[in-house]
Amino acid sequence: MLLLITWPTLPRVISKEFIHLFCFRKAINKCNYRRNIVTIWNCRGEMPQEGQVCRCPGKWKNQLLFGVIEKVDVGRPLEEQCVDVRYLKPRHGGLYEVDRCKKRAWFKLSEIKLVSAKRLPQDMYFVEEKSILGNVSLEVASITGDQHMTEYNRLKQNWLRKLVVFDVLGFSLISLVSFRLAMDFLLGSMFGFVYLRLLMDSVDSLGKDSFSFVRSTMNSARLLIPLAAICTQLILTRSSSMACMKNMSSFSIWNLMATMAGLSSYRLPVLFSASETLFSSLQGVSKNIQTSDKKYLSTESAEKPTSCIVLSGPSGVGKSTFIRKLLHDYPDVFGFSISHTTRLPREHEKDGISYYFISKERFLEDVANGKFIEYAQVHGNFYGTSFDSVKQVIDSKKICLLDLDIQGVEAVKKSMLRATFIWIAAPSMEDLESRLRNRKSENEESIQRRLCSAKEEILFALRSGIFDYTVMNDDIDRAYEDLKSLLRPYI
Ligand SMILES: Nc1ncnc2c1ncn2[C@@H]1O[C@H](COP(=O)(O)OP(=O)(O)OP(=O)(O)O)[C@@H](O)[C@H]1O
Repeated sequence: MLLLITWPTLPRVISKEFIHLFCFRKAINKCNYRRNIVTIWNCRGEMPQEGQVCRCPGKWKNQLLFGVIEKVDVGRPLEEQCVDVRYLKPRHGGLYEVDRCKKRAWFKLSEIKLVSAKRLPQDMYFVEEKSILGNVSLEVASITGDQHMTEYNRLKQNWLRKLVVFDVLGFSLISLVSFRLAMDFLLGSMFGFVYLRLLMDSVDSLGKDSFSFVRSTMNSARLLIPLAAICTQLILTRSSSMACMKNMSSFSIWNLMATMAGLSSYRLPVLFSASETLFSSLQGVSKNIQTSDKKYLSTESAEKPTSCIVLSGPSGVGKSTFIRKLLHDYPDVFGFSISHTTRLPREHEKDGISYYFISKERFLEDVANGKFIEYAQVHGNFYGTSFDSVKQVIDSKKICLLDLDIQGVEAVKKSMLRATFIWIAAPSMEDLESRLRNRKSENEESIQRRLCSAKEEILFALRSGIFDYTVMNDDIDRAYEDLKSLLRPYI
């Protein structure tokens, strides 16, 4: 009966979960720039010299410090070449001094990145600002990647743990009715477990193997594992009936169903999480939706975990470009809340389409009347996202895309809105500057002001861990693909 009820939804849930796991893992791969950093650093290919300053990992995870190279050991194979580094501690304004309290450390060449620095008397160094900020966005990505990795591993362990509990429970319950059926269930659940491990291993191998290879393996496994379960069942039944000198009629449809139920039991943790979410949302406990486990485990929350997608990043990084593309490609899925601003319209901008352009007095009056979810003063102008315009988008059954600066992100985080926060990272400050210049929408003063804020914003994003995902916008098409793969559950 249970099988009959769940059967129509099972294939959907199975394929959905695979897709979620796949997208999730893909997102991890995309976000996990640690390997990329190593590659990028290696690609620059400079051979370190003694006395040069480099960035190197600190004692703690994700901690990056500056150090001065004391000894270079390159007389070995490439992957074993390493350097002896003495750490530098910051003084102020880009000034660093040799940290005598910290022990020296050996690093592989791939773990360090040479930075430009000027040596000053008394073991002091002046590290150029672009060395500090140039790769910050990559570091953000690396941290985000690690967070996803932890969540992914937790999801895997949770799933396997819950599966064992469900199987033991199922076995005990069925054995109350018939021990033979319980053994059939156990047989099926063993095959289910193998399938689940295969699913997880294949998702793990996505970084190495191609998607089509993984997909074909999984498709064949989906067919072969139930077949193998049925064959084993038949063989066991036959041998046991022969041993008992009985005929094959001892095998019934119930045995087969018990095996199939055992085989499908690997889905139970997911179904259980889905019902958990449903139950909690019925009770109005939707605040907990933010917890990472539910976000990835529950099909319910993965379907519509969010009513807003917040894109944030330094000015000129490409937020509006992505939003325009998403709105163009998925007009039925996403909507854009039109913000209010007190700045003057740019050449191509129209009132009520790009922004609601209002006066400063009117804006402040609306603020006083609590009409804004968030508002901020950026580069001397006020920008605000009104409750009404976001609600309009959500009411039209669309996910609201928001382009917010850091202050806006913090405000939305504090609000009741269920939002997913994505940081759009730029490859370097030079790229940001050239994009702002090429856009030809700002004067020199405004460009400088934006670049100045960008540095603070990047450092904030790096430290705060406020963002759920990071997308590196070095190549616009590839970055858009990355963004879409993050948003795949919704599109
Ligand atoms: N990967 C990229 N490579 C080169 N140019 C890009 C890339 N992504 C976006 N751009 C260009 O950079 C400029 C700035 O992009 P956009 O206006 O989308 O930035 P923004 O983050 O919305 O800026 P602001 O916050 O100031 O509105 C645009 O001219 C856009 O075409």
